[in-house]
Amino acid sequence: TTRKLLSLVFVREASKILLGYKKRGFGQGWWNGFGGKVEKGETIMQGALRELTEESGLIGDSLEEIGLLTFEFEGDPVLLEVHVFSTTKFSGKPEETEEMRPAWFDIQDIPFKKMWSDDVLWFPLMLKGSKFKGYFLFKGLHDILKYKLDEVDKI
Ligand SMILES: CN1CCN(c2cc(NC3CC3)nc(N)n2)CC1
Repeated sequence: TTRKLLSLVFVREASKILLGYKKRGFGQGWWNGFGGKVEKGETIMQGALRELTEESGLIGDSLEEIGLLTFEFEGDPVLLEVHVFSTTKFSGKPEETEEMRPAWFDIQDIPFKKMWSDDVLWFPLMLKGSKFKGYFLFKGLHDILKYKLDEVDKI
């Protein structure tokens, strides 16, 4: 099996979370954290910080790894290994980029209907401050055939 390393960063401030509307590419039309492929020669953390700045204009520091999500798509041998990070420490103002239109959401009003269908399952763990590990088997881009999701002490 081939694993593709990806990052996903959430910026928090009080009761708000920063999400980006994906304007093109994988996940287009949906809200999500900021992230992308981890390039050769960079750590996952470095890749996460790079993508955060490229996609939102924010400069993050001291990201905390809070989750590890593995996604399989029926019929596709490539597994997506998404390393999820969170931070409350950042500088700059969120700005629209080619990829993303950022907006602050209250954690009570997360637009799950316009997000990947796994998000509604693990966001509550993130929001309550848990660390988590999950595996999701997708059929197409919307349907989850099966999943496993556990809270963990350490990623
Ligand atoms: C670079 N991005 C970052 C995050 N990402 C995903 C994936 C995902 N579900 C998987 C079925 C696709 N769910 C969230 N929330 N993010 C994949 C690609």
